[in-house]
Amino acid sequence: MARQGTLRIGLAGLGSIGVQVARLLDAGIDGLTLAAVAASDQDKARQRLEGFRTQPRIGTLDALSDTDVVVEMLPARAFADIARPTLERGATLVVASAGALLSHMDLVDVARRTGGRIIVPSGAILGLDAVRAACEDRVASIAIETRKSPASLAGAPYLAQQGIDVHALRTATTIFRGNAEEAARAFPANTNVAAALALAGLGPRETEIRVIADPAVDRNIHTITVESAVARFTSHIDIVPNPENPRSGQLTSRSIIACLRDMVSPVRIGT
Ligand SMILES: NC(=O)C1=CN([C@@H]2O[C@H](COP(=O)(O)OP(=O)(O)OC[C@H]3O[C@@H](n4cnc5c(N)ncnc54)[C@H](O)[C@@H]3O)[C@@H](O)[C@H]2O)C=CC1
Ligand SMILES: O=C([O-])CC(=O)C(=O)O
Repeated sequence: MARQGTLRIGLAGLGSIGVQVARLLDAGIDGLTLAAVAASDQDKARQRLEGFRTQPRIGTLDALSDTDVVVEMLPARAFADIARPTLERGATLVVASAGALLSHMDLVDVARRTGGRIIVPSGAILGLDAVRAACEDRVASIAIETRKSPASLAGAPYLAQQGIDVHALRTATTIFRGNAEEAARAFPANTNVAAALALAGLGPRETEIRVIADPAVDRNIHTITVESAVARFTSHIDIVPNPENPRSGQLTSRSIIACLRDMVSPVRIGT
């Protein structure tokens, strides 16, 4: 268990987000210890962690079983493999694959029963604090537009199902309109932002999303529009994609670190 005042952090996945989170933790944050890392290729993981000041345990998902907080940064299909055991033992789960959580909402009951916690950081989205505040009153609509380059959308199951070749597009094209629940199935690696927005606000079926493939952009761009009784607002963010995995942007690892910092900081800023 935790040494007094120190949370032992376990990382599930050492891909484009996981490796950044590992580096930022190893740089040193008072009260947080990088205790264990789960990777599918453990030799590669060892290479990636070479030169770290502290060497965490490296293994399969089981290696995370005595950590206080598990940060899930896996492909959506592997989400439940770490989410369920972590919550069953009453630990805290920080979720990157927010879209995958939408089809495992029974985990909320598991957390309630065991005293575990599910924390969804803002990730690649801007304005969840205001969305949550607005939802304390009447909200008429919440919508998100996600605009990405073909390289950042390639590989999504929906594209194959619909026979859409995003690399052949010459102009910005709306390739999907639906709600956050439908989007999570259609674009499991591209619409976690819509899922987080849905969980913060009106729920997956009432959160509208439009996905645009735009060959002219080199950022992952998300625009949220909220109409509510207490405020009308729009948030807009252009995120630099990760070179290793352009579907994911470079803000999410930093959002996870800010979220972990909140767990041990005496001061908390924002909703
Ligand atoms: N919440 C948000 O705003 C955002 C969420 N994401 C999501 O975060 C997740 C992680 O993203 P990336 O790091 O870019 O993905 P990635 O594909 O680069 O990394 C995932 C890693 O998990 C590893 N992995 C797969 N199965 C495993 C297992 N059973 N045990 C241990 N490791 C395993 C893979 O080998 C890979 O290294 C994805 O689901 C992505 O869609 C991405 C961007 C923003
Ligand atoms: O923009 C990003 O970094 C990733 C993204 O759209 C998502 O996962 O929803």
